[in-house]
Amino acid sequence: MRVVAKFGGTSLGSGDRINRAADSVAAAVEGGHEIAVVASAMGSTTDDLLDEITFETDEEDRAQIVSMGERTSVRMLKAALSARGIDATFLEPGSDDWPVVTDEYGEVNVEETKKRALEVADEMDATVPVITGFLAEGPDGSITTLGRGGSDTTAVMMGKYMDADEVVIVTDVEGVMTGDPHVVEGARNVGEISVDELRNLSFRGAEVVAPSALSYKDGELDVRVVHYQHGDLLSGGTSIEGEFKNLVDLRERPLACLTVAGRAIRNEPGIFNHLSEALAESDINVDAVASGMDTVTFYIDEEEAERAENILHREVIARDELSSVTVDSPVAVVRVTGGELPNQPGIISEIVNPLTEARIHLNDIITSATSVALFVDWDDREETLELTQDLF
Ligand SMILES: Nc1ncnc2c1ncn2[C@@H]1O[C@H](COP(=O)(O)OP(=O)(O)O)[C@@H](O)[C@H]1O
Ligand SMILES: N[C@@H](CC(=O)OP(=O)(O)O)C(=O)O
Repeated sequence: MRVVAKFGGTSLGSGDRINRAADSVAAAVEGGHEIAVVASAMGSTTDDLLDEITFETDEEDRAQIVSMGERTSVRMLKAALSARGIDATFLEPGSDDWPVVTDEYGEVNVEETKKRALEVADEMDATVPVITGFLAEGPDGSITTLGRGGSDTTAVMMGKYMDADEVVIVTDVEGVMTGDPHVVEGARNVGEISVDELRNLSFRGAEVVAPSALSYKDGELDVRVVHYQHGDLLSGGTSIEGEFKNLVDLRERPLACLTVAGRAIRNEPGIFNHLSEALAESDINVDAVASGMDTVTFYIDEEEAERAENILHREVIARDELSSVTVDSPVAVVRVTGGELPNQPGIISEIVNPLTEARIHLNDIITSATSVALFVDWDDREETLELTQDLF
């Protein structure tokens, strides 16, 4: 099996941990597997280096300074592997066979990186490449970075471009957990999670895998997260399932939009719960929810509109703080997911401007970390879909 193993800062935080990392790589090599290692900076080295830059620097000098974290790690790991009789070579920007290159805009040069990654992979039957994560080489030979948490990106990108069977992200937790185990009690390993779920979580703070890394996950490549204490790189942890997709999708059936208004309901605990519980008890599925200052809007299948209106009306009658319920239908929803939506200043206006120019009225827009849902009149659905598809 061909495997890319990424060791995060936490799993390289000390000499002892580097020994453990080297033991696990050596065991996999001795098991007959081709292993490429991607190493992050030891512990909090990147933060520490950045904190100490207390003077004016340009991007190039900054990248040179922070690169020392990863460049130290690969030397440590290479030496620890050599001490175990494993043939290993460290690669950093500037090395002859360095694989990750960026173009003049700082974007990964896919064609060149793929070519070089395959060249590195060709040597893996004889040597273990130990690659600096996070770093890239610009067109002029300068060092650039892939952004914070970028070692995960290096690892999944290398896995994809090296035609690896699996990428293993080694960190200080058992895998992707039900919550941050350093904060919540009783967190459990989720076992499996889809790329889309994990991208949403990681864009909203779960650092366990950097979100940009998941854009490189395709259906062929297995990605797993394991604890550094586990020892065996080839089993356990959490599997990340599925493939990263760009999708612009029109819901086939019309929705109804039910809005409940009330007085200062934003200050009233439990209102949302009462309303959604009433719908759930009658088996009505809520497709989306939006809230305004003193309104809650439920989007449900249009076929259920009359039933839902009566259910919500009973709640309005029963609760003083609620004033009235109203229905608007038929409504269409076009959803944009995946893509490079997050971290793109101006992306919402890029999506909305063509609709404004086409005089399409937006009933609602609901966003998450990795998706945008556009609610428009049913008659505007095809044009909304086409205008949105044109952007991606
Ligand atoms: N749902 C979650 N599951 C697992 N870890 C999580 C989750 N949410 C946040 N984390 C945090 O992610 C950390 C691992 O990410 P990070 O510190 O970047 O590791 P590494 O140094 O290995 O790259 C864990 O120590 C944990 O505190
Ligand atoms: N060392 C870099 C890249 C990285 O991915 O780190 P880690 O794998 O430790 O999160 C950073 O801190 O941003």
